[in-house]
Amino acid sequence: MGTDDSDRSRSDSRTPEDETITNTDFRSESTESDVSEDLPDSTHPEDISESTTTTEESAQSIEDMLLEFDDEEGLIRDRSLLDPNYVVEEDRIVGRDEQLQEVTKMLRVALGDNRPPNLFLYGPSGTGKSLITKAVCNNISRICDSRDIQFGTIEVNCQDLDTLGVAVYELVQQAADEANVDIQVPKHGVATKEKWDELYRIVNENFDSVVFVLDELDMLVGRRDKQEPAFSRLLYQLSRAGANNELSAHVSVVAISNDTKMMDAVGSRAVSSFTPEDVHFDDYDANQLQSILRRREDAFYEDVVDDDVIPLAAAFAAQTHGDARKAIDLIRVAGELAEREGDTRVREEHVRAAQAKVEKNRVLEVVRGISTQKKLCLYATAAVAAETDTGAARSTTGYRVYQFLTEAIDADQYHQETYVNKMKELTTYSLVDFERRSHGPSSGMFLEFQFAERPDTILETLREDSRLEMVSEDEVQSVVKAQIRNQT
Ligand SMILES: Nc1ncnc2c1ncn2[C@@H]1O[C@H](COP(=O)(O)OP(=O)(O)OP(=O)(O)O)[C@@H](O)[C@H]1O
Repeated sequence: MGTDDSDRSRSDSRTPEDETITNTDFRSESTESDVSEDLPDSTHPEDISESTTTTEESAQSIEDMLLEFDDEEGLIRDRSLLDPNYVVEEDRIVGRDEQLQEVTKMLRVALGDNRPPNLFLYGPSGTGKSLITKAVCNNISRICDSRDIQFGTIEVNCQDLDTLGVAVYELVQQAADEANVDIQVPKHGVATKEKWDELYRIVNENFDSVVFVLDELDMLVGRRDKQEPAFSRLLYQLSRAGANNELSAHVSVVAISNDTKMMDAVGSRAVSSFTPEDVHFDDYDANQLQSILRRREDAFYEDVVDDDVIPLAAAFAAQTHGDARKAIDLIRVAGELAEREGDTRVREEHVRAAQAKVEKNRVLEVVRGISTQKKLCLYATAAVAAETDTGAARSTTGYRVYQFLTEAIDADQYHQETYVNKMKELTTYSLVDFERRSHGPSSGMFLEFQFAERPDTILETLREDSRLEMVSEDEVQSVVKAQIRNQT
């Protein structure tokens, strides 16, 4: 039986377990042969002058090419409108009136001499949580400027922060940037307490009111040997400092998460000091996504986007859970593909090509960093989801297919509980989600997994792993079908 790999990070793609059962891995788009073909062979002296001329020639032609592109108009006029981090003007925000109103009402307290409440914004990715927070904070900041109130927004994305100490230092950096001051503690080799003190110093010396925005907070798990997850300790410290006198400025903490159950994992002492107001963000439907895209159509030059481009991009993005980031990405990538092909218009075919590329990249990003055991669990579950009408896969059925796969490639086989845990861990990548279900009062519980991308794309990407490629697709499919028939 293999060891549990539950605390491997996304970037930690090589594990002993991987090494024993995987011999090739997912490849990036450029292959070794691409590179070697381009290398000049200059090992002989007589080759040198020739290779110099070649370099000069190619430098010349690069310059020509650059100037040529300079002359070309392209199709995209304003790339910032297609950048997911760009905070668009209010009139481009669609379908979030309720959330906009709620967040504004709660945070506007910062305009007076009071502490705004803490907030917990939750919902699937790309549903406007960060956008609404930033838009409201930008407006508050503008009004505060005119009233001579020192207001600051200190925002961190917790996705790539490993420990509490790293997170606190990131807050210090963001606070220093916002206040335009220097940091007085080193990044490494000091206790986390000193970093907290530095954060309090910067905030107290520079602001009357501060909103801390902790995006993707549930990703800040921290070290496994700690009883309480790092996000819980961060919430506790920040909200306690706000309520006590450690921070003289008025402090509000906005926690943002895709995980609706994140607050269940927050420890009791953090809950009692954090006590947020909840704001829920639900999925966008295809019509809302179309409206969002329509208001960004001027990112392109006038009349270069075919009529069916926006409805198709919206429909693709709505297929999963209505992610506006995905919809915007699709028209950006479609536009870039059209530009690269030298086309004069963005067409439906560009959106289809963009959809394939965006989906595959997202899946690749996730599967690159996971162990082979997780790949097997994911493959088995996606294979089941690909065959059901609802696109959902039961854990009980997925486990049987997992058993078949492990036998087929002669890999370690875990118990069902471990399979379920590995699948649950994969939910942190927003690729898969689950709900608890039961067949009826007298029968047992199972989890039902649902994918955020088409299961076929996941299977196709995973098959790039040589060990999974070895297993016949038809055989997997017939095992899956037989198991689905046995479900009821
Ligand atoms: N209602 C909306 N109107 C216009 N654009 C939107 C809307 N909602 C989201 N977007 C755009 O979609 C992209 C993703 O939005 P945002 O970053 O706010 O999502 P999020 O819910 O915070 O997602 P995540 O949880 O993945 O961080 C951004 O480019 C944002 O401008």
